[in-house]
Amino acid sequence: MGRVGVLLLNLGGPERLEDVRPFLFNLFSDPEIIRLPIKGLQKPLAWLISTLRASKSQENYRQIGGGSPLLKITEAQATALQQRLAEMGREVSVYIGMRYWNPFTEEAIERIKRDHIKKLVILPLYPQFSISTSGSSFRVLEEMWQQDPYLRLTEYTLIPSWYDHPTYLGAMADLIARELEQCPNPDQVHIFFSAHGVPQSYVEEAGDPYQREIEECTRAIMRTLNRPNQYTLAYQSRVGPVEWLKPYTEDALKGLGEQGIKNLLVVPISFVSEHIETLQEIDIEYREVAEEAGIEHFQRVPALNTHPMFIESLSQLVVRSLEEKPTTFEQITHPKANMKMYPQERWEWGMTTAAEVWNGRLAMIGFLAIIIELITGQGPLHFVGLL
Ligand SMILES: C=CC1=C(C)c2cc3[nH]c(cc4nc(cc5[nH]c(cc1n2)c(C)c5CCC(=O)O)C(CCC(=O)O)=C4C)c(C)c3C=C
Ligand SMILES: [Fe+2]
Repeated sequence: MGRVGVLLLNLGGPERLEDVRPFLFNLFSDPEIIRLPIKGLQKPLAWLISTLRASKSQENYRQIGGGSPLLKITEAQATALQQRLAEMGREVSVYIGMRYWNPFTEEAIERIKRDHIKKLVILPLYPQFSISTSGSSFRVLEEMWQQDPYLRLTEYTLIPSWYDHPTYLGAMADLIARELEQCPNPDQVHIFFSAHGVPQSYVEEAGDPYQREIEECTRAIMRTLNRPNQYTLAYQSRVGPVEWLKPYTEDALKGLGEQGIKNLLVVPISFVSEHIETLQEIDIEYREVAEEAGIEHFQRVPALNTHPMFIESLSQLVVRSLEEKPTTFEQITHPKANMKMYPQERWEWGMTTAAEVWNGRLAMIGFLAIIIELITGQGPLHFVGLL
């Protein structure tokens, strides 16, 4: 076997406030995040949504110190994994490929080619598979493999998901147990798994296995933890007008407050690193929701980051995949073309889903009208002297 590489895939995050808008543009340009029936409208819509969302998103990044810690943590994970593999007698180079920010997946592949890697293990840092995360990165790589004759000579294997790996489950159970041990009545603490949400259409129409893998993962962590605590699973970080997986974290917190739950331990389950959705959304926004709902003690389990047992699980996954028959791009769940992302909604007054759909549509019409006016030099803005 020639030189071996491991490519760690992640989403990427803006490191400075000025990165936020272009990062959002990259994210919303991805057809696995928003799919439009007309391909040519994808970039204008991405521009519009990223421009409208940028200030809200920047404010959230400001609250966590002005940028995402995702790259620094992913670099520490890559270093720890390379060291652990070396201790196991495997000389392997570990690379990082981010989907929407630096270092991009394309740059990682260039480095892999320069280093003459002959066998590559592709390992997403998402325990559960979703077409919006691992699936999107796999699609980019699949296109590169199809277009580049040099890459086609590189042997590769994919690790689509690893939510049921015993050492990963052990690391999650260890983090939870450590937090519980600090509580006066550990058995009375309600464990609250908060997974990143995805639109329901991903699961129901596109066949995304994400919800099933999240549910199985939650049950397996509870089995590994082997404690009598009650637990709940809910989905966070909804964006846009469509229905996402339910229950929403916010509603579930309110429901638990109504049931009289006083002690809550939140476990982020779709991420292995601290990032905006743990540091800002859970620690700041959902804490407030929980306190208003009457929950008195709101604690969160830290993300795995470089937990030794987690790094051990990644190294075991790499070694196993080098020994097994390779998994190829054809074997991965691909979304169906023209997946429905913005369904028709019944009209309701107020800040509702329907209102958001119509705001989006009207903004889109306005945006197209400005483009037409800029091209033709005629229209209402010229008439009133604004252009
Ligand atoms: C609009 C659709 C989105 C889907 C679907 C989605 C799925 C998804 N995302 C993660 C993990 C991360 N998301 C991050 C940032 C982020 N994600 C979306 C939107 C969707 N995510 C947005 C708009 C953003 C930007 C932040 C914001 O404006 O709210 C990040 C990076 C965080 C950071 O620290 O910078 C991660 C990681 C998962 C696991 C997932 C589906 C399973
Ligand atoms: Fe996200």
